[in-house]
Amino acid sequence: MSTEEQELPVFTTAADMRAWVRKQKKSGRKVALVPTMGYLHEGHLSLVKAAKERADVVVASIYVNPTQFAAHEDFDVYPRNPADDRAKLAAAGCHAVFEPESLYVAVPGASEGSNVVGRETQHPDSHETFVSVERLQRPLCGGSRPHFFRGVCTVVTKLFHICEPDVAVFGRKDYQQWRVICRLVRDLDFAVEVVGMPICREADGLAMSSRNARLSAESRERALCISRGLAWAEGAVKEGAVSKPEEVAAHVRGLIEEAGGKVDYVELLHALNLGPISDLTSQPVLLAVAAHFPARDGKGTVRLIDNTVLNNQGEQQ
Ligand SMILES: Nc1ncnc2c1ncn2[C@@H]1O[C@H](COP(=O)(O)OP(=O)(O)OP(=O)(O)O)[C@@H](O)[C@H]1O
Ligand SMILES: CC(C)(CO)[C@@H](O)C(=O)[O-]
Ligand code: BAL
Repeated sequence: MSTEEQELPVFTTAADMRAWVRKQKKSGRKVALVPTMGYLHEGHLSLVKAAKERADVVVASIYVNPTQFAAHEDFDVYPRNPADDRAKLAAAGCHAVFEPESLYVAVPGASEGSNVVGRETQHPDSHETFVSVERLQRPLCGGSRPHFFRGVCTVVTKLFHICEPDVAVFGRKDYQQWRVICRLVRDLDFAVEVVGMPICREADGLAMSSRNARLSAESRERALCISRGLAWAEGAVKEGAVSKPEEVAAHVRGLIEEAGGKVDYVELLHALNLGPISDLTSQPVLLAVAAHFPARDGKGTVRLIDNTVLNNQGEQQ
């Protein structure tokens, strides 16, 4: 057993994780789960802090889930540093880590990363059960990553079954994901309270993200156009300087393109139901952005997401 494991239990199988959680619950403890893909930063640790405020024990999961990546995406180069993650979680006062090697049935001869969308059912013993939130998963990230939310909902469902949390904490950087999971929990009657926490930013405004580590120094600087665009929109809407969603989207898109980013989407949607909107004042408005910037290692691009809620009337759920 390593030093970290003595201080912070690290479970690698569903059975061991579940047994630990059940023991906690039997002792009357409330359990919170913070699902992550690792390479932890202060944004993740803010979720652990929020979880500690809402439960007696906190489990963080670290798992780069292959089913939410398409074959052409960055599964293989996704940043990973489990030893550092465990040290950060221990320092943050987390109580256990769930770090499974795989959450899918092992198919003979197939690597974990090859168990991605479109390939699962090719082997008769493959994983073939998936969870989808039909409408909410369609816009934004669901448009450019059509496989994505099916993978997220499936793995979150598995994590909920294994960790049996009373509370699960997510970040609003992945705003649509938070909304989708709230709907999943409501529709499938999970006894889990879902909490969405605010976006943590670097001092210069860039939303913290594990993928930031893959940006070149120049891309890191250029990527500030995203948070600057969001801040511009917040100011412009507050002052009444813009009235149409299309105006806001066009301006933010222009800022990103000017900075050399490749826009995936800049969209304004109803912040609660992610439906279309025609004005900026009669409902809270989600302004969501996804854009690509060149990677540090010359290996393709890094896709960053960020968002803000305009005309926010304090409604979050
Ligand atoms: N800057 C942030 N502020 C608050 N929560 C965050 C932030 N970044 C990530 N999270 C939340 O942490 C949880 C785990 O996310 P994940 O491990 O994918 O990290 P990430 O930084 O979003 O990585 P990626 O670079 O893949 O977007 C999610 O609920 C996510 O919304
Ligand atoms: C929720 C999640 C851990 C599922 O793999 C992932 O999508 C993430 O890190 O946001
Ligand atoms: N939080 C990001 C998950 C993903 O991009 O796969």
